[in-house]
Amino acid sequence: MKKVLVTGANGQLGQCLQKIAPLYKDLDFLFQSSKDLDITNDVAVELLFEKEQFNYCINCAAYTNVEQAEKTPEIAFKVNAEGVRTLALFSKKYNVSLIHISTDYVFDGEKKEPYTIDDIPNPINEYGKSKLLGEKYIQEIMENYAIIRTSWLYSEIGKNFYTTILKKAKAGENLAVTSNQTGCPTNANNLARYILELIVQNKKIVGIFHFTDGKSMTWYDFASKILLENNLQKQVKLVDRSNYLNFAQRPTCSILK
Ligand SMILES: NC(=O)C1=CN([C@@H]2O[C@H](COP(=O)(O)OP(=O)(O)OC[C@H]3O[C@@H](n4cnc5c(N)ncnc54)[C@H](OP(=O)(O)O)[C@@H]3O)[C@@H](O)[C@H]2O)C=CC1
Ligand SMILES: Cc1cn([C@H]2C[C@H](O)[C@@H](COP(=O)(O)OP(=O)(O)O[C@H]3O[C@@H](C)C(=O)[C@@H](O)[C@H]3O)O2)c(=O)[nH]c1=O
Repeated sequence: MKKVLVTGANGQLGQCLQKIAPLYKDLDFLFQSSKDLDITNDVAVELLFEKEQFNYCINCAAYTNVEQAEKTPEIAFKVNAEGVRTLALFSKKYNVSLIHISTDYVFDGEKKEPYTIDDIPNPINEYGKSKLLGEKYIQEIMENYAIIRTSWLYSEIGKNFYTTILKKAKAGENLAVTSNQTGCPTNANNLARYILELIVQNKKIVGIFHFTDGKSMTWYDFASKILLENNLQKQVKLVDRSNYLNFAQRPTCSILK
């Protein structure tokens, strides 16, 4: 039986993992929310790692508010960089394979083609910078790690672009959405399955991986798709708002391959 710790377990991806966990009878999960385990608390992390002797840690804990990270970057760096460093240090000490999730926002979006794992990151916002530093710490400290970069995660759970658009549309609000950014929406349920399959299939947990649902589009296209799939396209007016006001800059094109 492999013992698997999931941090940030009450977030979107964490809850998707919790949903499918019963299908994986050979994995013994411990799901820890931010209240159960704060990854920035090194004493608590070490105590748990020493006690439980995990085989794997899937790190779903992160600070994901891209707009707020611009205003209070120190909070983003504390979780996405220093918290990740703590997990890497104790994963190494207790021989745990670390599966960490990162983002398309580590890239600047200037490349005209999809980004591969060989492309050099150059984040343009604080969230992306904090996530990149987390990646760097893992690479410096560990050998048994997988950094899985994904993009535009959505699901029926929590606050994400999909649930925001659906909520606005159901409330009868007209929508103004930017077509100035292109990326690959990725269903968090698919990512959850991909991660657990890496473990049960005994895949080599080493290096950087890119995982998306494979179809690129703009946020505007994605909003249209959401309306169409939920049969709301006739009730709600959707307009292209390329100058949608944001605090944080986002990559123009961050397709991952
Ligand atoms: N959402 C997206 O579009 C994308 C996400 N990613 C990455 O995927 C991963 C999962 O994202 P997602 O599930 O969507 O994010 P969520 O924001 O839904 O979940 C993150 C979870 O981390 C928890 N958390 C925050 N700080 C700490 C801490 N110090 N210790 C422990 N837990 C903490 C949060 O708890 P609380 O709510 O209590 O603060 C929350 O439950 C993240 O690494 C993210 O960077 C990558 C690409 C796209
Ligand atoms: C809700 C909304 C957003 N937008 C714009 C704002 C922004 O440029 C873009 C996306 O909006 P959001 O703020 O929901 O998405 P954002 O927080 O930028 O999403 C990112 O989250 C982090 C965690 C990641 O790692 C990324 O992969 C990506 O998914 O769409 C509109 O134009 N109209 C709208 O009604």
